Amino acid sequence: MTASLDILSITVYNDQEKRIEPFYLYSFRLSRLVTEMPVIRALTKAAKQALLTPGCRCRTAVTAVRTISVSPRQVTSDASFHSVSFSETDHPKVLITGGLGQLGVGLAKILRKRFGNNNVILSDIRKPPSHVFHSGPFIYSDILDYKNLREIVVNNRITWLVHYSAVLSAVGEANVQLAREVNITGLHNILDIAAEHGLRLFVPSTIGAFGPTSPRDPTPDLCVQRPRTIYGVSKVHAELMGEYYHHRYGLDFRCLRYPGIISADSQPGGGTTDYAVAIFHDASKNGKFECNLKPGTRLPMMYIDDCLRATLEVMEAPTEQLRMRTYNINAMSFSPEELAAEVKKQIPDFQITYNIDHIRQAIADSWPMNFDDGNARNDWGWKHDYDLPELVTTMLNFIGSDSRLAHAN
Ligand SMILES: NC(=O)C1=CN([C@@H]2O[C@H](COP(=O)(O)OP(=O)(O)OC[C@H]3O[C@@H](n4cnc5c(N)ncnc54)[C@H](O)[C@@H]3O)[C@@H](O)[C@H]2O)C=CC1
Ligand SMILES: CC(=O)[C@H](N)C(=O)O
Repeated sequence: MTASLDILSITVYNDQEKRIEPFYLYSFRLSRLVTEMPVIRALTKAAKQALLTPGCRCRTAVTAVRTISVSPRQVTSDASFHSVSFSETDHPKVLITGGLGQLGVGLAKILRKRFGNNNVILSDIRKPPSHVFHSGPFIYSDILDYKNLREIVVNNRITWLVHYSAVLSAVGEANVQLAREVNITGLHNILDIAAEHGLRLFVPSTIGAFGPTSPRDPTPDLCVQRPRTIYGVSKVHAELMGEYYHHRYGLDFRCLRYPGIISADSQPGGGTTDYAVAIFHDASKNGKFECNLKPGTRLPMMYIDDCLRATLEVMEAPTEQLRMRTYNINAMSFSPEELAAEVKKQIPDFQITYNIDHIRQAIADSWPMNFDDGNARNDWGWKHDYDLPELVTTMLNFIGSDSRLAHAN
């Protein structure tokens, strides 16, 4: 018998036969009910201990309830979803939204290596370049189209969702409406679909989720968050909404606050830290760079390989290791002048000049200077590999060792 996804409900009744608290858990196909009975019995026992006060003559009832299509949009106020996936042992089926940006293609590469090419679907609203299109499954997906997104998740039996779609800091300040739509309304669609289908959901946050009244050096996981950009406000909203859906509906929400990410083979999407990518291309190409931030503007930064590995590691971390659902991750902090000095070690005649972008400068001045990521290191073993010297060597080698040699002579 192949049943569709069913909710197995464990409901507790007190001695007046009044229902105390529905305790739901997503099950699996009923055809596997027999093999999973020991788990069900353990969960029922846990439910009794969790919900029943000692000496109470309450009883529990376990019933299989077929879902039609329960979404938090329609869920009754007293429901609580605690999805327990019994298919953990199988490979996840991953959907990456906003996958054609600076980070998505690289993430797809490492996830496909880990889980198999056809288990990772890249999506975006833009046309993929041919090498991306031919490297694995790609699908058009606009996160503002709730119905289409839901169909993609159902038709492809998605179990993990990595939500990369966003409008970044500087672009967002130039188009607040668009940033609000994509970063907030789009996120709501993602949360509802993830909760409805019991997905494991990763949503990245950012150093931009902090503001001028946050401690800046270092910035801990938990502190005042009053960002002054629509990007930062929308990311704090994502953190809070993701954690609410986790506690209210049992959504397996995981979130990392990324520093400025630096990559050689992909372009940034219009943020405040973009200078730290452009400098390498300009240094390699013509030995000079015009920087749009002040020389002493220090920001937390990270090489893309560390970022994507952290994302996979936190997604694979056993739930019991996650004392929190939103973590800072850190690798290094540097200013433009410190970065230029490191580049000069490899390209001695490299010259940096400054032409300040006052919008980006104001944003950078409100952001953390240093990130405290002690919780990520303690809870799930986070450790970065790339510090500033390794970053510069890797970036310059990747972008063009030949042009580096030409400048050095
Ligand atoms: N790159 C970085 O330095 C950092 C990135 N992050 C976060 O990581 C995620 C990925 O970042 P990047 O790849 O750098 O972003 P990006 O700006 O390079 O790419 C974002 C992608 O979202 C897509 N998108 C826009 N509107 C969409 C819609 N309605 N539906 C579907 N897709 C849509 C765009 O086409 C684009 O390909 C974002 O959420 C960002 O906030 C956080 C901190 C640092
Ligand atoms: C740090 C980020 O979130 C992004 N690179 C931006 O500068 O907007």
